[in-house]
Amino acid sequence: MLETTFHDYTFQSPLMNASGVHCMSAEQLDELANSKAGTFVTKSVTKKKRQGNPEPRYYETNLGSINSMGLPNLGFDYYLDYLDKRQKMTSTPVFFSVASMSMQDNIETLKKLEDSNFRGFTELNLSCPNVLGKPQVAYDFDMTEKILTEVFSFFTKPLGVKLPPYFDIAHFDQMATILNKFPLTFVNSINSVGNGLIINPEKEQVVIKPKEGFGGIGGQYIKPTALANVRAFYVRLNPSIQIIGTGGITSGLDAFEHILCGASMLQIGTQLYKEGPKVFARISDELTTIMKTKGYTDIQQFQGKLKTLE
Ligand SMILES: O=C(O)c1[nH]c(=O)[nH]c(=O)c1I
Repeated sequence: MLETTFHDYTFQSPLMNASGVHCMSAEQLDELANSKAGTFVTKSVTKKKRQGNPEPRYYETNLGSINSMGLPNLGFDYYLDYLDKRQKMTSTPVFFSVASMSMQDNIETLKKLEDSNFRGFTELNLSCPNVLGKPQVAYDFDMTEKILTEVFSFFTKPLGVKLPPYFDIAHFDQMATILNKFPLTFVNSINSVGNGLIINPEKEQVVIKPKEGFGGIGGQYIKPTALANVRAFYVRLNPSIQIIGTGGITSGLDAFEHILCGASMLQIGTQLYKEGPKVFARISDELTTIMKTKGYTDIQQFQGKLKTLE
């Protein structure tokens, strides 16, 4: 019922975590692997372990979340070792998220991944909004094209990019033109909406410590922007480049909407943070019920089939 074919593999469910949520440690990744999620993605890794930004650096409201984690992670080798062990146990491919502190780090990490026996999907994060002094790479079109040219000069494993939200049709056009030049397996839209601000009016204060309270926004706040980005890239990209829909998925209905816009896989961040891994069973059940009510027996029957008003 919920099977989805992604590149050369058919996952039992399109649901997975969004990088950064419940995926820092081996224990957390094991919990995802033992949940109803179809697969998982690691926290974005850097060459060396990083502490990240000072706390509090994450805060929830009933409509979503704000975070300025600052790319904390246990370092590339930790995750490669974990995935090495896991690959010996199961054949379900997983996602390895690679962030960059610099172009050089990027290339070095990807070269190690290419030479390793990792056989899952690589998610190149071009959209971290919270590393001080670092602009989001994917808002620099020339830099994005430069990085992808370099990456695909040596990387042969299935790779996709994690993009920030765009808000201008011209930017969808420009970005899709660049992405269509490369043998990408997928595009993941969207990352958090960068540099929002959530305030505590009683205390007349911001709610997170880093960056004077500025951070990436997730949850219900961002679903309309996420759906637009999923749809915009779905209609512009070569059909060989599949879309992962991320942003604002809190229910089976939200999941249904992302698939209608063209998503093949669905990542859940804020709602997973709030609810824990049991969120995957709930959303799977809700999505299955919606499909049955509408007479669909599999995802492909309505995937990308969003209608416009004639
Ligand atoms: O602050 C983070 O660690 C972070 N936070 C986000 O919301 N998206 C990202 O890609 C990252 I690397």
